[in-house]
Amino acid sequence: MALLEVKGVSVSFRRARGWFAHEESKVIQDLDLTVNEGEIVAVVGASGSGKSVLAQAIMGILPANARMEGQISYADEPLTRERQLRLRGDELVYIPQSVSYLDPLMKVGKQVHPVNRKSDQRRLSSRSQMEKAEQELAGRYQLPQGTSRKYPYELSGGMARRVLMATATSGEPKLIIADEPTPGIHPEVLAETMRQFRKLADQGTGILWITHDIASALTAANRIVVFYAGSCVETAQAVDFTDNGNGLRHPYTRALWDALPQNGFQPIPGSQPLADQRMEKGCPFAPRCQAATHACIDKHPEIRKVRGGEVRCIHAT
Ligand SMILES: Nc1ncnc2c1ncn2[C@@H]1O[C@H](COP(=O)(O)OP(=O)(O)OP(=O)(O)O)[C@@H](O)[C@H]1O
Ligand code: NI
Repeated sequence: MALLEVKGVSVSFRRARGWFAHEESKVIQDLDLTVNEGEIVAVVGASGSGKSVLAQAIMGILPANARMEGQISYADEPLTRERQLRLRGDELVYIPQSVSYLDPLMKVGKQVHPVNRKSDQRRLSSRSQMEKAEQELAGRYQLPQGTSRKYPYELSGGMARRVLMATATSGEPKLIIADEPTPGIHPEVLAETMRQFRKLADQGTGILWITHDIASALTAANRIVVFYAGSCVETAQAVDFTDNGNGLRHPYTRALWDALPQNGFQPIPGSQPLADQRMEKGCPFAPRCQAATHACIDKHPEIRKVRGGEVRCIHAT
């Protein structure tokens, strides 16, 4: 069953221009994405492609100058503001990209096991709550003894990130939106995080996992969604990323694959257009694409189903 369904979502930011005028830049354009029960969906793409903005749209925490169009549903019903508020931190868990989301004034252990999360946990005494958090942080996330009694400012960036991971995986989440949970994390802890994610997914949790790191995404994800300039250019199965990438559908996905060290590190020239430099029409990848033709410059390509995946390229077969 689809846990999360994003349909035709666009997000624009308004910015003042001069004294009286303002301009809008569209950072996500007409995005479709699904996360099913028990599935890990990785979202990969260059910096600025709109990954974190998508996470904020799902969680209902877009900044005030943002405007969203389209539909987001959770468990087959629209994810309204009221439902976002009710489910957040309970069924719907967010691991933010920035560790500054930890409450600076609350001891780490209390944040890992918030007392108000579930009714049975409400009965946990403050002491057993801290003991449980301590076990989890020291055991599962290999943090030094005593971490649960520390405040966030006493932790390094990598330690804080592990605490954030622990806050997400300690309850019984149904949907986790994890934004780049890996930088600054020790490889062993990354592997443990992946095991935790896989275990939760095997119990039915859906996970949307935003990352720069395709190689680690492939160790645990079922599907990979590739973002370019605010739209999804391809949805592929993890198995499509093998050998010379012939199973992949979009030239940008192939370029990402070829740029990995194990595939010879062959980056493509050029860079992704910024939100306010994007062309009104045509494929945003066309200026960097060796296979581009006149038709690619004329029209924004529709998303199409190709070989068990999805692609936004008129030439894909
Ligand atoms: N509050 C905001 N106001 C205006 N523009 C914003 C705001 N937040 C994000 N943007 C713009 O939206 C675009 C997408 O940003 P986003 O943070 O989603 O990128 P990302 O894919 O998560 O990048 P990264 O991999 O670096 O985290 C960027 O061009 C960014 O400048
Ligand atoms: Ni981001």
